Amino acid sequence: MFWVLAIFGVNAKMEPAEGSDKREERVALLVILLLASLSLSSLLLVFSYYCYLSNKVSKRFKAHKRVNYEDKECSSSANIQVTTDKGLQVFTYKQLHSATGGFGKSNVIGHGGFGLVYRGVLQDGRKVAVKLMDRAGRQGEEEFDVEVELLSRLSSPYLLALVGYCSEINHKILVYEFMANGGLQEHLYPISGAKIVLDVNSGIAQLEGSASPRVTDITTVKIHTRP
Ligand SMILES: Nc1ncnc2c1ncn2[C@@H]1O[C@H](COP(=O)(O)OP(=O)(O)OP(=O)(O)O)[C@@H](O)[C@H]1O
Repeated sequence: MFWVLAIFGVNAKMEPAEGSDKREERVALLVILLLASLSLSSLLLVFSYYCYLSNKVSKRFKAHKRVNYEDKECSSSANIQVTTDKGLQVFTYKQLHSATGGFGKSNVIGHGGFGLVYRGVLQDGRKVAVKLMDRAGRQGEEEFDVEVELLSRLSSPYLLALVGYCSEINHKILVYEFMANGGLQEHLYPISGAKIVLDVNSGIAQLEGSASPRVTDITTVKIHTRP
């Protein structure tokens, strides 16, 4: 606005005799300056809008890139194999979900004290039995930890190997090597009447004399036969 005042200021000091030509000149100058400032402001407006848009687009692009990256990370983590110092494989829930066909009913092979047992096939083609813990709370978690700890320490040809586990906040899962002929329970079924209770040592000692059956569960090595 300074230049407008300046023009009018100069104009006010002018003698009327200087004629209307000069006055017209100044009006024309004023109009030109007005138009110039208008176009400058519109240019500025367009430029700031352009900056705003490009900023928005680049933010969206960055967010999109991050989502893509996270997706890739997730899908690649589905193939990652983590192994503990005890040689157990640490699975994600996602990996076991896909190994058991989404824990589908058709893959249920048994139901024990721990929960449902599913047949599964790992990515490398190994057949496994997947025990999904259905006991919530601290007690269930402690049992889970004990089972993992014990089975990772014990190794015997008569013990079914614990392949690994999944220990996510809401998912406690044990993964055993698959026993094609079912559990020990099924092997002992023909023995009538008796209810055999074995502790870890005597159980393994007794089994060493027998042929193929193996203990699947070590927390309470109980072998029951049906009455
Ligand atoms: N590794 C395995 N391979 C094949 N089938 C299995 C395997 N583990 C368990 N099963 C099947 O799942 C059933 C239940 O097994 P699980 O070990 O959970 O039961 P359990 O030992 O009777 O129960 P608990 O957990 O109370 O000791 C078994 O009877 C068996 O048919």
